[in-house]
Amino acid sequence: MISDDALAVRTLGPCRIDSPLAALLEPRRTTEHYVDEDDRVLLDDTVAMVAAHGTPVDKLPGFEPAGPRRKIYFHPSKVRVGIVTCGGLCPGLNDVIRGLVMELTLHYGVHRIAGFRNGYQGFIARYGRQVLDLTPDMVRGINEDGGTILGTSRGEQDPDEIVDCLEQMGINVLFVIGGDGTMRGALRIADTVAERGLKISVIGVPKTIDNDIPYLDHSFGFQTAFAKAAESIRTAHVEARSVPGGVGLVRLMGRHSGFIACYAALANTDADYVLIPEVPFPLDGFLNHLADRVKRRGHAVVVVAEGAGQEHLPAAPARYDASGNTMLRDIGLFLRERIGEHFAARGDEVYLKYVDPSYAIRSVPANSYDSVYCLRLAHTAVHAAMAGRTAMVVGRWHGRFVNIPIPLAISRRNTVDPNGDLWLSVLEATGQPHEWGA
Ligand SMILES: Nc1ncnc2c1ncn2[C@@H]1O[C@H](COP(=O)(O)OP(=O)(O)OP(=O)(O)O)[C@@H](O)[C@H]1O
Ligand SMILES: O=P(O)(O)OC[C@H]1O[C@](O)(CO)[C@@H](O)[C@@H]1O
Ligand SMILES: [Mg+2]
Repeated sequence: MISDDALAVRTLGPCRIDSPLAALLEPRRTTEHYVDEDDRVLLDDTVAMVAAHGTPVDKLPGFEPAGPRRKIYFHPSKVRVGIVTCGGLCPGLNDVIRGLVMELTLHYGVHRIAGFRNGYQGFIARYGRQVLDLTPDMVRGINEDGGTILGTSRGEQDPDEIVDCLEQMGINVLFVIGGDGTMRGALRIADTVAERGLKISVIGVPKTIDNDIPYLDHSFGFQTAFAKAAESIRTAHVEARSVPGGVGLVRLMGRHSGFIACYAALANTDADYVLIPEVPFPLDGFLNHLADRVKRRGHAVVVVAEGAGQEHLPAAPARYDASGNTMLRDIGLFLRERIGEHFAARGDEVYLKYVDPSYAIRSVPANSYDSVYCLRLAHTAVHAAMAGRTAMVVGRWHGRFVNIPIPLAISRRNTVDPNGDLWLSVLEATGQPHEWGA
């Protein structure tokens, strides 16, 4: 059960300034397509889940709705804003940067926007990263390119040094675009700001192609990434079905969550097996099943998420990246080897075609759907910041834009539920066993 405290968004203080967007809000009070600022977006959305709380409707847990407020905290002409992108690349980073700059400038009249280069390094003097002045001219058309015009980095930086930099530059609002690690860093920045008694709003826009941040319908960039990944599955399928004993093996990103593998596999239903970190599989059971299928049907396509089946790889000392994330060993190459050996031991013919799109699924520009989503998240983030919200991320939950406290957004990881309807769809579409034989 999530408490009201855990759902409460921190604020810097009362909103006393008339918002330049106030006039747009009046007709929206009564439509079902807009959630008023005094309302809440329910956390739960089934009758059984709601009933399980056993509380009156107005006591049900809910998120603060996102969107413009009638009164705001910051005076637009006095505000100086910072934007930073951290962690791995993700389609749509440039769309978010562009959306933030356009909304701040054109709708709130904020004209001082600093782009910090290469993630949290951008705040630390010894890296010598130049700060960019972001203007509408500067961000025009950047959404047509993948990556981020600000650059990114991994590796921890001292929150005190970051806040020193924010203070020295007179930054009042910091937009942080990144994954779970980035949001942990953002929370430390917001806490350091609070300890020093400063009034700096820290607002996150969560990005992850892995879709592993909870309390979001999905993260931006995810749809573009899995659409790109689906092309690799199509390639593997065309190759595999063209030769006798064809096996197409596709390795996809997804460290701890198999969403990319599941959605890419469902996009064209060419996959016969989807292996994800959340659903362990016995190696021999899988290899036997695969060999039997290829014998019976002539070919097969296997999609494996990078975090799947790590327990089958030979033991090796753990390795970590600069941010402390475990560096996984390559399950794709391992399976390629083992499939070859297994078929050979059975005397079965096999032509294995290995496809690893790797970074190609995340370095591309956002598709139109993600571009729209990024723009709307950017608008939402600006509204929250101008209303003095802090230590929160923006997201969409059950179709509604909401403000989510960072501690909640990093409290757990979003993973594919082996008992949920997504995995059921994968089982239905692939026909792979729900329980493997020995
Ligand atoms: N617990 C933490 N406290 C403070 N900063 C952190 C923490 N974890 C990560 N960071 C910082 O956040 C930045 C990005 O983290 P990380 O490399 O883990 O990527 P991420 O944001 O999780 O994105 P992704 O996982 O999608 O690549 C790095 O500078 C990292 O040092
Ligand atoms: O090589 P890098 O930049 O560390 O990123 C790899 C990781 O990034 C992710 O795409 C998450 O952003 C993971 O799926 C993957 O393991
Ligand atoms: Mg991460």
